[in-house]
Amino acid sequence: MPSKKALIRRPGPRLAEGLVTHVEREDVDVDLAVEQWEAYAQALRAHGWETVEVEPADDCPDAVFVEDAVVMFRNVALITRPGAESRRAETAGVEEAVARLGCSVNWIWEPGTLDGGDVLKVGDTVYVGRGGRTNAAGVQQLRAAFEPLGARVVVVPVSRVLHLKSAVTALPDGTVIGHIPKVDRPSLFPRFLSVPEESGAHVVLLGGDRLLLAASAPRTAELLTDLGFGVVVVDIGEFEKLEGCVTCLSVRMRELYA
Ligand SMILES: NC(=O)NCCC[C@H](N)C(=O)O
Repeated sequence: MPSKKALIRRPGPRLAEGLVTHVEREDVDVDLAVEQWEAYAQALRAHGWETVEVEPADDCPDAVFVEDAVVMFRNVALITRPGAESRRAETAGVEEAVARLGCSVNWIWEPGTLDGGDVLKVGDTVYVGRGGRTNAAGVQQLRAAFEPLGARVVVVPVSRVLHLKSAVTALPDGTVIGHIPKVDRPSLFPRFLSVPEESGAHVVLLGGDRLLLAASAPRTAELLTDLGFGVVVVDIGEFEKLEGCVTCLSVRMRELYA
């Protein structure tokens, strides 16, 4: 029986100072963000995921975006070296959490940089975005970590959004979805479906045909429902102001041995 654990990390009091790169800064309501985060975690639990909280990192405004600090492949946790220096202190707590869950641990080392948001797994294919946060050395180190485990690493340029997964994610059948104006090279993906909203490109696979999607993408929700998926909607508006999306608030772990 595969494990269904999801790492999450509670937003800290400095959330509103989180980085913004491709959007204008807007005020973030931290109390509302905490409510939204709790509802997000509840949605994971309601669909069979056991949530595991990483120790909060209250000095790190972006720590809630826990996906960026680690990439899982099978039982191996690759601790990242975030492209933004202000985010590097986030990884220590995540490393501790994955080690406690029984993962083998590997690391991205200087001069490599890699954010988990730049890594999209579709079966054994691991797409990695080379963009503002992930550099060539980071891509090489990801290959070295995961190819011996059976991954096929495919590198994809990212220039229009923060991370690869800000541009594209994948449906349960492996079809990659994205909002065309934000995708550098849709032709790199063997099956690609265009969605009508930028935030409609972000889905978390909950299991079976169920998907988690942001409330800011109602037209995409309609499209995916019409295609036969079970769409579960969460409002993550306060995190979207900081370029966060549904994927980046958790790390789903399906192949733990412990
Ligand atoms: N994987 C993600 O999409 N992470 C979002 C990170 C947002 C954060 N404000 C940052 O710029 O690093």
